[in-house]
Amino acid sequence: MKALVLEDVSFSYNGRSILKEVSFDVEKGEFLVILGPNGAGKSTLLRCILGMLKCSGSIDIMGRNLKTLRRDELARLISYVPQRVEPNFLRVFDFVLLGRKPYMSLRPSNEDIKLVINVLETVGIEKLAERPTKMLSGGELQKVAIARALAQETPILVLDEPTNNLDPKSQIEIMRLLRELSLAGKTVIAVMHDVNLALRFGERFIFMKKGEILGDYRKNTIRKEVFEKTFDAKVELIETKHGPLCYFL
Ligand SMILES: Nc1ncnc2c1ncn2[C@@H]1O[C@H](COP(=O)(O)OP(=O)(O)OP(=O)(O)O)[C@@H](O)[C@H]1O
Repeated sequence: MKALVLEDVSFSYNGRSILKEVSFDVEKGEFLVILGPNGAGKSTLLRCILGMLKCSGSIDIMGRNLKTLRRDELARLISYVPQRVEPNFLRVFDFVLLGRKPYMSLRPSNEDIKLVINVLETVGIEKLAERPTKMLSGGELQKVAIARALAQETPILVLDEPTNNLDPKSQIEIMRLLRELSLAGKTVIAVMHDVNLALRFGERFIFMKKGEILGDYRKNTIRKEVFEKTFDAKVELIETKHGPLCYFL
């Protein structure tokens, strides 16, 4: 069974076509990065996969058709880290605990509490546990959002620009974590703008432009032409021991 299957997914905003018959599938445990210029439709595609926008075509998630899934069922299959997370008065621990909502009755169980402690440690933010989310830096808040998604314990994790707001060391930590999660069997799908961070840690790359897929590559098959076509720029691709490095000229 595939983690995700999209067939002819199309979406329009007020008659303006944003996604045009997008089809691809994702294996379990894959680390897929979606690349493309501003306005290509990347976030819209994620929102369709998450059932937040009603598109035409079909989307299967872990073998179930999206249209047949109840909200709570979907929340146990797919978790989401949005581009921007609104901080609030909740302390980090309780904010992350919200990720357990699809499993909780009225109050959290000891298992829920243990899991949250674990997740905070995995993401390296256990020291922030008592801090209100309103009192965090952008990067800290991003890590908290990732922790909340991990607490949701879903087979698929979707992230919209997960390294935004993070300093270089935190960027590497998060990307390493995402890679480890995918190696452990979680399907990770991330929209990213930092091409080189994506190339270093991602495994498969889908290039999007004007609502269409221009290319779908594994790391070792990637060519500079697809970057040039996608981003309308001259590019030099350099092989390094960490994989290809892309210079925009
Ligand atoms: N609520 C909306 N109503 C109308 N048009 C929208 C809406 N949201 C997005 N769009 C348009 O849809 C197109 C695709 O937007 P989307 O956010 O999916 O692109 P993106 O590839 O994620 O871009 P970015 O890299 O800038 O985040 C854009 O032209 C955008 O202006």
